[in-house]
Amino acid sequence: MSLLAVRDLSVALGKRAVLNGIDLTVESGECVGLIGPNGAGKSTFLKAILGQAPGAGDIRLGDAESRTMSALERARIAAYLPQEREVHWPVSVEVLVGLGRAFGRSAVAAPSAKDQALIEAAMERMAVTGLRHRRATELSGGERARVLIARALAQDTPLLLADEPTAGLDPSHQIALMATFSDLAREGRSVVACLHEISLAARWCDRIVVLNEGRIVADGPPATVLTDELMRTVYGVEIHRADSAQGLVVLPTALSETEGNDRPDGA
Ligand SMILES: Nc1ncnc2c1ncn2[C@@H]1O[C@H](COP(=O)(O)OP(=O)(O)OP(=O)(O)O)[C@@H](O)[C@H]1O
Repeated sequence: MSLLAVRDLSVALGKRAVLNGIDLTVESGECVGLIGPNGAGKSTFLKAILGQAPGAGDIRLGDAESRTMSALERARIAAYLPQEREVHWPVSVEVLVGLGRAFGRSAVAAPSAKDQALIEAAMERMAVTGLRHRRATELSGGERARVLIARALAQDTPLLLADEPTAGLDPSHQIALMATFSDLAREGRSVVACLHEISLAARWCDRIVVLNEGRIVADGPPATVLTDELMRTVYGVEIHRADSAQGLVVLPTALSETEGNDRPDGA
């Protein structure tokens, strides 16, 4: 059974049609890179899956329609890393990561032994164990990002929806995170991650889904999807593409002569 099955999803925000006729099925064991230019609709798509954006169409999470599920039912299937990385409460890192286990239990109850083991494993995976007693409001941007990813991992769900999880991470933590996603997929879980780092998506994802102007314009293995032509038409960039011992290398190198979306030079 697929973990996520989206059929003919359309979302309008205000008068703006943001997503149009999206069909996407994600099976267990897939690490999916959701890519596309700024404003393509990636974040809106993740929010719609979680019932946080209004829309028409079917969204099945596990074996139920997402919009009829309670927040607790959804939280058992999908963990979510939002794009915003703000932390407002000066709680310790350990307590913040522990909130990933707080669904369905009293806020004042101590974590069970199983919860504590999952919290420790998530902190270990994100290399934030040494920060456990620090206040979450007093971390660097990259440290805070890793703590919030650890909170999502502690939720221990079959599906992880992560919005720009690599933003703000240094190269070693970016690679470690993508390797973790790849491991999660090998364990039979699924990850859908919005990514702007095309090189990371090419190297670590089994599948790339490209959103452009609210529509899926490509879906498949990185080597098939990340072509010169796609990168030119969707992003308006030229790429260096090569096969290496570590896998596919795709590096944006220059703006194209032809038009892409919303070119930074306004052309
Ligand atoms: N609350 C809102 N009301 C109206 N339009 C919105 C709202 N939120 C987002 N949008 C618009 O919806 C479109 C898609 O936004 P979204 O945040 O999903 O894009 P994205 O692909 O995640 O972009 P980015 O890569 O910049 O994060 C954009 O044009 C954005 O301006």
